[in-house]
Amino acid sequence: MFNTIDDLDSEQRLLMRVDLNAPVDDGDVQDNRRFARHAETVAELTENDHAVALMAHQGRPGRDTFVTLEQHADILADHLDHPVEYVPSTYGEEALDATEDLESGDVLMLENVRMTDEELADLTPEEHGETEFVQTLAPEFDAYVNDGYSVAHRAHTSIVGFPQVMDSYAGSVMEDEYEYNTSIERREFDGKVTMALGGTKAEDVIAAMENLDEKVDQFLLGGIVGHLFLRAKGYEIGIDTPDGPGLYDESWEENEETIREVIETYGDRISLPVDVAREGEDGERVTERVENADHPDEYMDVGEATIDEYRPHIEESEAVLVKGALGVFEMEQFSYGTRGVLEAIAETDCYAVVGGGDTSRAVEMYDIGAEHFDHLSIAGGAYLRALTGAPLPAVEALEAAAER
Ligand SMILES: Nc1ncnc2c1ncn2[C@@H]1O[C@H](COP(=O)(O)OP(=O)(O)OP(=O)(O)O)[C@@H](O)[C@H]1O
Ligand SMILES: O=C(O)[C@H](O)COP(=O)(O)O
Repeated sequence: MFNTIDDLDSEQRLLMRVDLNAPVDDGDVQDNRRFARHAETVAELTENDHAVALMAHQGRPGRDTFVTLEQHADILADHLDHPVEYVPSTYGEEALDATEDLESGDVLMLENVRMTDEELADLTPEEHGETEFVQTLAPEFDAYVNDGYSVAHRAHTSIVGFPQVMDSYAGSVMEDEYEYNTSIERREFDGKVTMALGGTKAEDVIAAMENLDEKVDQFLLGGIVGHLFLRAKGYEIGIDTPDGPGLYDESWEENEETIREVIETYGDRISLPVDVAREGEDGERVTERVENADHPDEYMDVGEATIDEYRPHIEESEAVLVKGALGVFEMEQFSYGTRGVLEAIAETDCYAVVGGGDTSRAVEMYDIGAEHFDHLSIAGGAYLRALTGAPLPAVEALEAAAER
C-alpha cells in the first residue's frame, strides 16, 4: 500500500502532480470536474500550512490542445479562492527562483510537464528518476505528492520518476479514485453488465474492450470509437477528408487490426450506431442512417434510432459502466446520444459508474443528477485500466516508494 497525505509531517514543501488536462475550445481552457476535485486536495494541504508546487500536463505535443498552464492556474485559483502563481517554466531558472520563494500556504503552478524533453521519453521508472527534470526539482522539496489518478496509467517522468528519489504520498483524489475503481474490478454481478464506450481516445477504449470480455455482456459504442468500428464494417464514416478535422486516419492505422479482431470475437455483443448526426448547411442537426452516410468526418453524435436500440440494453442491465461521450455533448444539439444513455441509466436502479474527465461533466451540465450514479470518476484511461485489473504505473511507483 502507499502512504497518503495524512502521513505527512507538518509544514512541508511539496511537489505535487495533479491532472488538469481539459478540453480547449479555440484556445480557451474549459473548466472540468478535475479542477474542483484537485482544489479540495490543495486546500487541505495549504490549510495544514504546507507549500505546494503543482506539476500537470495539458494535451499532447502536436495537438491544438497542447497549451501552457497559465489559464489552468487561474481556473484553479477560482476554485480555491486563493492565488495560484503561474511560472512559464517547469524546472528552468525561473521555476527554481519561484520555488525558492515558496512560503507556507503558497500555491505555484509549474509549466506543462509535456513541454520538457524528458516527460514523454521512453525510459524505465529508474531512468526517469535519473533525468535532469527529476534531479533538478527533487532537491527543492521535502516530499512528492501524486493526486493525479486520472493520469496514473502513464509511466511519465512526473509520475514515476520523482517517487524513485523522494518520500512520496498519495493525495485524496488518488486515494479515493484508486479505492473506488479497484473495487469495481473486484465486484461480481449476477445480471447483465453493459458498457457504453465513446469519446476520442480510441486506443484506450479498444485495449480495454479486449480485456473486458469476461466482465461485460454488451458494448454500446458511440463517439469517434464508434465511427472507427463503423468504418471497419464498410460504412462511409470515420474517414478523414483533406480539409476535415483529422480525427480518424491515424487512429485507424493504429487500431484497424484490433478493431477487426474485436468485431470477429465479440460478434453481436457489440452494438454500433444505426444512425448518426451532423450539422446541416443552416447549422441544424441532420440525422442519417449509417447506410446512407456520405459525410465521412462530419458526424458529431449518434442518432435517435441508435438510442432507441441502446436503451433496452440499459434497462435490462444490473450494471452499466460508461466511458467516453457518444457525441460532442458540449454542443446541445449533439448531446442527444450522451444524454440518452445517461438519462436511461438515471431512470433505472442499476449499479452505474461514469468515467472520463470530460464525460463525467455531462451529468452536471445536463442536470441528470449525480445521485443516480454510484460513482462519477474524473479518470478515463486509468478507470478503464482499473476495470481490467491492469496495474497503474503511478500506484506501483507510490507503493515502491512506501516500501523503501
Ligand atoms: N463524434 C465526435 N466527434 C468529435 N468529438 C467527439 C465525438 N463524440 C464524442 N466526442 C468528444 O469526446 C469527448 C469525451 O471523450 P474523451 O475520450 O476525449 O474523454 P473522456 O471520456 O472524458 O476521458 P479522458 O479522461 O480519458 O480524457 C467529448 O469532449 C466529446 O466532445
Ligand atoms: O485526460 C486524460 O485522460 C489524462 O490526462 C491522460 O491524458 P493522455 O491520454 O493525453 O495521456
